[in-house]
Amino acid sequence: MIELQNLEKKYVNETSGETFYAVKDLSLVFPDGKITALLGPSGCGKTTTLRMINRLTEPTGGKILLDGQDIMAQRPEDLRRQIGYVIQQIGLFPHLSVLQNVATVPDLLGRPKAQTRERARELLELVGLEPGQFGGKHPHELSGGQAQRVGVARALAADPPVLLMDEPFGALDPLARDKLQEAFLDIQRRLQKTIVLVTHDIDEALRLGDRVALLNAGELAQFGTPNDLVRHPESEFVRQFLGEDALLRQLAGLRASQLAQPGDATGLPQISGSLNVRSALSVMLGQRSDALAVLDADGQIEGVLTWQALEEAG
Ligand SMILES: Nc1ncnc2c1ncn2[C@@H]1O[C@H](COP(=O)(O)OP(=O)(O)OP(=O)(O)O)[C@@H](O)[C@H]1O
Repeated sequence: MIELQNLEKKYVNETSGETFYAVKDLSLVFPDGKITALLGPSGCGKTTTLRMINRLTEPTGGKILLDGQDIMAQRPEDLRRQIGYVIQQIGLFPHLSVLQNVATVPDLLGRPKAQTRERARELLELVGLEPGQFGGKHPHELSGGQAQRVGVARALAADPPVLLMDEPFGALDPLARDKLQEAFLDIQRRLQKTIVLVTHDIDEALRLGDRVALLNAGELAQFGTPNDLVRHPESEFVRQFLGEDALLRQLAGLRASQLAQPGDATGLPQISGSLNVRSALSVMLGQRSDALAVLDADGQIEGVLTWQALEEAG
């Protein structure tokens, strides 16, 4: 668990000499095994907050606890070993192949080579890159989207419990973005990392975030589930930032697993939990069934999606 306690970062504006807060009095808990999206307009302090968690930026006030330990009491190198970091300009090593890039951190940590190579291949497959085709390529031979996929695989390769991601899907076109988000959710359902994801994209935050922390000018505007924010905005800022059609857009982006409930799934048509609600609805209509069995990433039944649950969500 990552806990921010009254976190603060002040800067001095070099021209005016005035002090301003990039982050102010920010208290938040990022729950274990969940994705928390840090959302907000440009300049609201998302990246600064993220970078304070792995000590790339030092706070001017407040505290950050990782599993109850003050991160300032840990050596930055030790801290960063537990924390994967994915940024948009991922900085792959240009002289190393894709496979070597993914294996860098486990290699540095002295993990057995054969095991690391095998895992690197698996991870490439997970992010949708065929290892045989891409493993031997060098970064300059990749498209921006492919390079980002390698970045995600590389961050996962060291198997850190915590992953910080700064606009990891930012440079992708909408289709590639949608696919990588889908793959990422599938991976996360298996790995259950504690993830902090910076994004300025509302739909991405609502789709990927188990929780969303919306920031406004360095301060927390609202923290809750996507549902909380969309249905119960606590201020005019939240309502306006999310937009009038937030509810409809959120529904379109919801995954079947988010609406599945415990129940008897015997004999029901089966769908993957990562399917979005709109597609689940067409399966229901196509199969003339008012309920579907929802499967998890391992193909096990995780619940039942009913027509009623869909109606209530809408
Ligand atoms: N090293 C720095 N020195 C001075 N000001 C800074 C520094 N880094 C960030 N800031 C300022 O702090 C504020 C928050 O910046 P930050 O990068 O955290 O915002 P953000 O929400 O991530 O924005 P974006 O979505 O545009 O990346 C901005 O006003 C920015 O100009």
